[in-house]
Amino acid sequence: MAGLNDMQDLACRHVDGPLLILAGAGSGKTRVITHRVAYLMDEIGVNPYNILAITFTNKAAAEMRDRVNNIVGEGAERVWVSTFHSLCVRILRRFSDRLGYATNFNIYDSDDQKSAVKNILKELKIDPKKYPEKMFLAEISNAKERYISPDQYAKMNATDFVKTQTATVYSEYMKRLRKFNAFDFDDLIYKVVELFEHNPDVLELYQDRFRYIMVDEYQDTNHIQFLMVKQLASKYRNLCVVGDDDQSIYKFRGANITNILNFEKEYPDAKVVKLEQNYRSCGNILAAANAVIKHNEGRKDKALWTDQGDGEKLVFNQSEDEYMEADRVVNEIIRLTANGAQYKDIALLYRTNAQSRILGEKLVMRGIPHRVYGGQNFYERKEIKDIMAYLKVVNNSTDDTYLRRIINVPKRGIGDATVDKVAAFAAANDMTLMEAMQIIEQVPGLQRSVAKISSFVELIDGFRGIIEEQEPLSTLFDRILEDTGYEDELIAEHTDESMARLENIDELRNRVVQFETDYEEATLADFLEDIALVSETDKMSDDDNMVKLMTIHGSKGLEFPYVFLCGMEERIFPSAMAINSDDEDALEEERRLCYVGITRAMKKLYLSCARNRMLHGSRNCNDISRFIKEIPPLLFQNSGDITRHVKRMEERQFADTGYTGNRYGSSGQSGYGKGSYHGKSSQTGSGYSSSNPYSSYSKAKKEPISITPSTKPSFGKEFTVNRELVLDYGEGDRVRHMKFGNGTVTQLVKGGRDYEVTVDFDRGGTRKMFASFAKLKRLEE
Ligand SMILES: Nc1ncnc2c1ncn2[C@@H]1O[C@H](COP(=O)(O)OP(=O)(O)OP(=O)(O)O)[C@@H](O)[C@H]1O
Ligand SMILES: [Mg+2]
Repeated sequence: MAGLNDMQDLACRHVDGPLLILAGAGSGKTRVITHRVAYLMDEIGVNPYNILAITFTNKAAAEMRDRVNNIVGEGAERVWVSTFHSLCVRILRRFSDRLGYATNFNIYDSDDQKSAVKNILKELKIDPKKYPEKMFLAEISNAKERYISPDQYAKMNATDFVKTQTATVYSEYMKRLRKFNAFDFDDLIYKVVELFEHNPDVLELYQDRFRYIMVDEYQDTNHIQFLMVKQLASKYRNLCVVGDDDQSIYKFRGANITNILNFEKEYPDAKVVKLEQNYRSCGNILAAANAVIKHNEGRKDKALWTDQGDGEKLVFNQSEDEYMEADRVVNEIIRLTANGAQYKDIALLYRTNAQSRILGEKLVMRGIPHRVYGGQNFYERKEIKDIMAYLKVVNNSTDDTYLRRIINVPKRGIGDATVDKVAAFAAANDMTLMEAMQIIEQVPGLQRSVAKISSFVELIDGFRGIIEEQEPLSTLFDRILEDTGYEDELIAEHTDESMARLENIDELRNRVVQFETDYEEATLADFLEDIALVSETDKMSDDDNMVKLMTIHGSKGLEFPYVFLCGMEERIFPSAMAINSDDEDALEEERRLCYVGITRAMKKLYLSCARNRMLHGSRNCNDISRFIKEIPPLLFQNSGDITRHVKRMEERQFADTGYTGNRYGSSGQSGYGKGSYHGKSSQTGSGYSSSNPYSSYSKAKKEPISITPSTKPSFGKEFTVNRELVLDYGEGDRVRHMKFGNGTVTQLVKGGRDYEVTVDFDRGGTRKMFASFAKLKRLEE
């Protein structure tokens, strides 16, 4: 029991009866679970076979098993450490026949689920354009999480039209899955609860097996998981749950914080242990976490302390845009590692997966080994691959793979059998698939598909026309999204997942727009090549000493010496959706997420944001995140900066309301075009917002604030003239751009193939471009 404090020790030694460990981040909850497993085995003589430890993710399960192995060695492999889902699969593999399923059942992934519902909608003659499959699936999943059967669902929703329809779909869906001997993800737990409910002998078998049950991250369990744990524990009541109400961050997935808050009601004899000493983070980081979470109402008050000393102060940086933010982060990583830090000690955390794109690219450019966790590599995501496949087909249609990928995406009634027939014809006549499609009337045996294929060919020809007329790439991009119906389909779905896909597509669009800005004569082929290079180098060796990139959600339970929380801006974090939500808890959930993010850091925490950022295809100025403002300025290394930033933003907000005679200018575009796409997405009600509460940042930049030497932007320090080779200008020089007019070079960075030059234009806007494309002329002023 070495290495535990008194409270932790007490919790470990509690053997019989319910136990709740309610404690803040980094206080050793997970450590208590692992030590308790060891204690039960080594000291009490419990058979490891009788111990069950449930974790939230497979990664956490693997880590816990490692930790237990380290403590007890022999026998630890017989402890059942698993997630809810894998536990349930094992139970069902043994007993699903009791539910009328064979034990060799299949598990449906979301694509399988979707096609099942699609078929049902067809049979029921429900129009999926009006009522998308995903809407039904989301509702069905919700019902299952609450352990509501199709029959109950129908009874509960007899008056609402859409819901009665959903009830029918739900019922048909379950019949279908049973016919095909399949479970979906939610079923795995639902069906085990059902199994236990109707088969007391099976339940008792598992109760006897799992005499000691431990659940980590209990605050993020949902109702059905609660029910299952309750069933399993009801005989011996040796249930130990650990969690932190301040870290409940999965409400959108049905997690029910009341599971932890009501534990004492459910088990009145429960022993409750609170842990308040934090062993993870230094004092300054902890103080920041405490200060932020304090702003949430309706929480159990607890404050963490540490005896580690204050440690290093926090660092906050506001950069001009997201590229500069990423540059700064990368520069700091280089500095840290030059001073002895390992890459694996560093984590970059962000609110949404889309933010990983620029950070990842900058790391690639500077040759820093890293891995993006959670979600796929940006360019491996389905929606990104789909849109890229369209672009590739428009660019060059000889590769059948991409054509096959999109020919029926979104669905346009061209099935595999048809494509195979055309492909056979093409092969026999030594043509590409596209060539055969262009003479589709000559392909035998297609009947009604002929018309469908012709209109698809027309669609692609239309896109080619855009390129031939030398319209901007972003126009082509938008037309693809619109004319194919790809975007509309996602908007109609209106699920968390489809919104995330839209966000990713938006992020790809940002990339297109930026590319256009950087390379005036950008062609589609150039763009495709550029992306191919990034995604190739992205797939690097499997060395573990890598910088880790993940969402804050994905970082739950983990810890890293150096943490960068990126994109700390209003409407990014907290998200626009939370800010605009009617649900008061939405903002509090964001704040809990921020608390999770801050408390991942052990030694040093960096917080950063961008003054303006490309979002949904247009540049917007976002205020510094409210969470930054909730952290006392004294905790920052650069506290002067913080106070100044906050004051400035408040002044500007004030100025915008018109009270101070509009010192900073009142309106205006920041010099970046606003796409129509932007306005359109906001109609989905997804919380995208096009309004920019602040005046043009470029005007605001001219405000007469005095900058002391220590707070000068980095490029201001050394306006060194960097003249090399073809460049006849350097940092600090005045230049002229054909399209954007006159400006000042603020930064010149040597990239892989070119120089990246940043220019502050007089008309407003800072642009980054590649020197060879920008064709800047030096002005003799
Ligand atoms: N008594 C202790 N002495 C020394 N180190 C400890 C002690 N208790 C915990 N730690 C260390 O503190 C860190 C945080 O512990 P742990 O991950 O168990 O916390 P947690 O409460 O589960 O955190 P989270 O809420 O983030 O899941 C770990 O590195 C752990 O090894
Ligand atoms: Mg933990």
